[in-house]
Amino acid sequence: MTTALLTGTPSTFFKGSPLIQCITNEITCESMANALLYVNSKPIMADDIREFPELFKQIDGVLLNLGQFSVAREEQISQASHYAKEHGKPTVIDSVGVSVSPLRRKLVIELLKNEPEVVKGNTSELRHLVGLASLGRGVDGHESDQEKEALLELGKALGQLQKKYPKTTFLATGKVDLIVVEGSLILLENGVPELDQLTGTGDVVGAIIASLLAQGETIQDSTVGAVSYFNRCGERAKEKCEEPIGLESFKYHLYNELSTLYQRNDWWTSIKGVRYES
Ligand SMILES: Nc1ncnc2c1ncn2[C@@H]1O[C@H](COP(=O)(O)OP(=O)(O)OP(=O)(O)O)[C@@H](O)[C@H]1O
Ligand SMILES: Cc1ncsc1CCO
Ligand SMILES: [Mg+2]
Repeated sequence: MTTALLTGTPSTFFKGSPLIQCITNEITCESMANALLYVNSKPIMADDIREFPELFKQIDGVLLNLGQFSVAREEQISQASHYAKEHGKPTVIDSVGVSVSPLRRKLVIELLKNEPEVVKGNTSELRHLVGLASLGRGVDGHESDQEKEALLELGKALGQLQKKYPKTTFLATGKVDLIVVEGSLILLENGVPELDQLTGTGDVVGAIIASLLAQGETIQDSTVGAVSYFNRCGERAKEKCEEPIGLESFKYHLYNELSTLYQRNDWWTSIKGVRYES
């Protein structure tokens, strides 16, 4: 099954040391910077647009996260997307809180024109993005949006959106993660519910996707690889916790796993999922 999910050699994942420019939110910024360092990448969170002409020549990948929206942040994200396109730097857009106001959705639709490699969000966020009913609240997804029927409905709608933006892969995260890549649909099934109870888990997954893209992995391998790696870390962290699970202990083990699991040459053998051809 893993051969269908990953097209390249997972032993090369996380072996480069790419410089990742992240425009993100203050809530999870430090977790994201640490997570990138833990997987052998270099984070930079530089958001002054006056630096962009020089900076975008130096970086290897870009993560643009809408979590804390503002007039300034909107301009930073738009400019970063423009420079990423100009310099050919792989880009991930995280549509955090896209249902909060029409401003965020408008920006994501605008950014799609620059052909980012990946647009992600939780399942509720991506349902809102494509115009389906969504029960997400703030930046959090809702369980009902993750039920099988809702997920398949989302898969179809994202397939339609991809016809308009064929270069972009879409990732909706949740209990089951859904990826729409080159017209095909992938469902991933690793992870534990505790991942939904820590802030910034989706944000970190976005940054790890950017890191793998920046190391030259394909879009499919970067997306499947980042989600599955992170979720395997979650599974292993939970095994190390005593019941009842304290979320601070879980977080401690999760970030330890992030910094160590990739050094084992078999971490990918436990990836669970399926790919349906278009
Ligand atoms: N119930 C669950 N069971 C298994 N894995 C989960 C579950 N919920 C989330 N995950 C995993 O946790 C990670 C984050 O997904 P989630 O959908 O919670 O992101 P998010 O809402 O964008 O997070 P945040 O906004 O806090 O950054 C993904 O890798 C996802 O697969
Ligand atoms: C809680 C929160 N609010 C805006 S961004 C963020 C972190 C999760 O993305
Ligand atoms: Mg999110």
